[in-house]
Amino acid sequence: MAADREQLGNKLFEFVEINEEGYAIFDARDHLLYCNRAYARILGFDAEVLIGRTFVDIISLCFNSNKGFKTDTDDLDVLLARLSTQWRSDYYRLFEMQNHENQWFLFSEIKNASGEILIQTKQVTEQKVLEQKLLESRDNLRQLALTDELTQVANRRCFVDSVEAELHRCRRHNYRVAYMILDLDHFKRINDSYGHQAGDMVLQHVAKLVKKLLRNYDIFGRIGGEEFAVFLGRTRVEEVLLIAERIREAIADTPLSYNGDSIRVTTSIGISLCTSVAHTYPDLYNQADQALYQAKANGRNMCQFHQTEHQE
Ligand SMILES: Nc1nc2c(ncn2[C@@H]2O[C@H](COP(=O)(O)OP(=O)(O)OP(=O)(O)O)[C@@H](O)[C@H]2O)c(=O)[nH]1
Repeated sequence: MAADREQLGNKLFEFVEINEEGYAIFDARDHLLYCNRAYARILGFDAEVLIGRTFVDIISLCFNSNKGFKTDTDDLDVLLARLSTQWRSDYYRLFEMQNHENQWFLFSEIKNASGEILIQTKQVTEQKVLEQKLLESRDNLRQLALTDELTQVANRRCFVDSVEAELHRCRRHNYRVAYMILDLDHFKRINDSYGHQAGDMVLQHVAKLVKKLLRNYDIFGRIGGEEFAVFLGRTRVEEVLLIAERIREAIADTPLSYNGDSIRVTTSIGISLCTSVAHTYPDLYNQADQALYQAKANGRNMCQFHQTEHQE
């Protein structure tokens, strides 16, 4: 029976030696007792170089020779401190690592009653690449669902969600907020005179112009056919007027070159400026829309505040 066990042990060892997956054993004082060739190869060294060294030694050797596993820190002490909280933290651990050859490995770490540790690795590069592709396509889909296809700015749904969230934040500080609706003037004439494709290009052109004039934290989106909207959190009347006027002027003064023609377009801007505490998204929209109606009635190509709110 004893002989059988020994034979079996030898057989097992032979298989471990030639296995493509890595095997390593650390003693209770963290010295590497044994590793097969596959394990050593994953770390970028020969087994003879690694056997006998401590866990910390091996990590340091790999780190200093830019071999072994990738890490997000360039400070060895930070890395060792981090690993010391994980290493031996449980009887059984599973984790994934990527080496400098861009191969991914699933590690299992098993601790026995004497404190010895067996490490096994399994190559999971293919699964990992697939997983990353899936995550990328999920992000792309999410992005597509939030972006207006024609102008590549936020679509209505994304815009409204972002404004609702920002409005909620502004309410906590009782900030004044501004909401503007930009509606292109006589846009139908552009489609009628130059064709729908030209109209599309004008919309793209306008979106680009407006985007350039806004700050990163302003919220901008296309909320309808030829209608865009801007939300400014924590703002003052002079600032809103300045931004709105800049947008109006930029659009009026920057024609689009199209097939040898120069297409000019203007925009009317309706503005709601009010306290975030007392107003909801529909309030802001309705006030800006009423102001827009006045701007159109008063001759277009102008910025118009919602009357009552301006005096608030
Ligand atoms: N090219 C193009 N045209 C669009 C798009 N969405 C809406 N439109 C057009 O925009 C025009 C809007 O026309 P109206 O609502 O009558 O307004 P307007 O001609 O801009 O006139 P005012 O707003 O009163 O100044 C319509 O002709 C729509 O077909 C789009 O994605 N592309």
